[in-house]
Amino acid sequence: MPDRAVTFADLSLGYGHQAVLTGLDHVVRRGSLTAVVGANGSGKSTLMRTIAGILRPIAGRCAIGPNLRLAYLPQQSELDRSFPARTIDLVGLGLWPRRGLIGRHRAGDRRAVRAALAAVGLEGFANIPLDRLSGGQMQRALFARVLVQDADLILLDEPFNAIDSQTVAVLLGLIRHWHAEGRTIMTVLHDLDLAQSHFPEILRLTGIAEAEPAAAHRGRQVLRLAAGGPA
Ligand SMILES: Nc1ncnc2c1ncn2[C@@H]1O[C@H](COP(=O)(O)OP(=O)(O)OP(=O)(O)O)[C@@H](O)[C@H]1O
Repeated sequence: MPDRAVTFADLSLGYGHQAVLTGLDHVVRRGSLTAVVGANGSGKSTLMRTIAGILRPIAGRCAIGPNLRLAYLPQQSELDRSFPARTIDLVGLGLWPRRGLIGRHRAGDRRAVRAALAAVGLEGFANIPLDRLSGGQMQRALFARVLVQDADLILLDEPFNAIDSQTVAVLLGLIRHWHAEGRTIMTVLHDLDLAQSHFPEILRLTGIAEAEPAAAHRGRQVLRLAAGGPA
């Protein structure tokens, strides 16, 4: 179906045989902007890893629309910042799906990387080593990498965790820009106010521990789509 970015069909996901969520049926429309919310441990990151193809479903199907380029930004805590690289190298990695890891960058590529650094307010940071960036600067650099990836489907896991309000405003602006360009964006958030004021669609995950009795009785968890949008 051309209007489908992601389809969950009786999807169960988790680790090994240990299910975190079961029986999910849902369609994420192309061009939609969705916040994924839920309590700690409800399975938000696990859902992102499954959509990104890092985790295989335990059962059922998680299908990405045909020919969709995907960009996945995990939580910062999952990243190794001691890697000896400069900011510009990290952002340039966004080109690898098109150029390969050792492929030559063209003049246009270098311009795209510089433009992405400028778009996130990191103009003077190209040659700064990653381990010298603050948390907010690192998140800006990671968004610049997503910008360079030019993906159709963008998955962001808690992108505003421990980030200053000025950086949140810059990154939210980028998300709005991507949405206006027709890209599909799914963002894990724990800040419900932020989700309700900036995200037109909200997926609320109810983990196994807090499943509604009727749903639990049927052995299914609840994936609620709540109406959101600017208050
Ligand atoms: N690598 C792993 N192996 C086994 N179990 C895991 C693994 N990662 C997470 N879990 C478990 O899966 C469940 C869901 O975790 P997940 O990180 O997806 O939740 P979350 O909603 O993103 O939580 P938070 O809001 O705290 O980030 C939790 O019970 C967690 O302990």
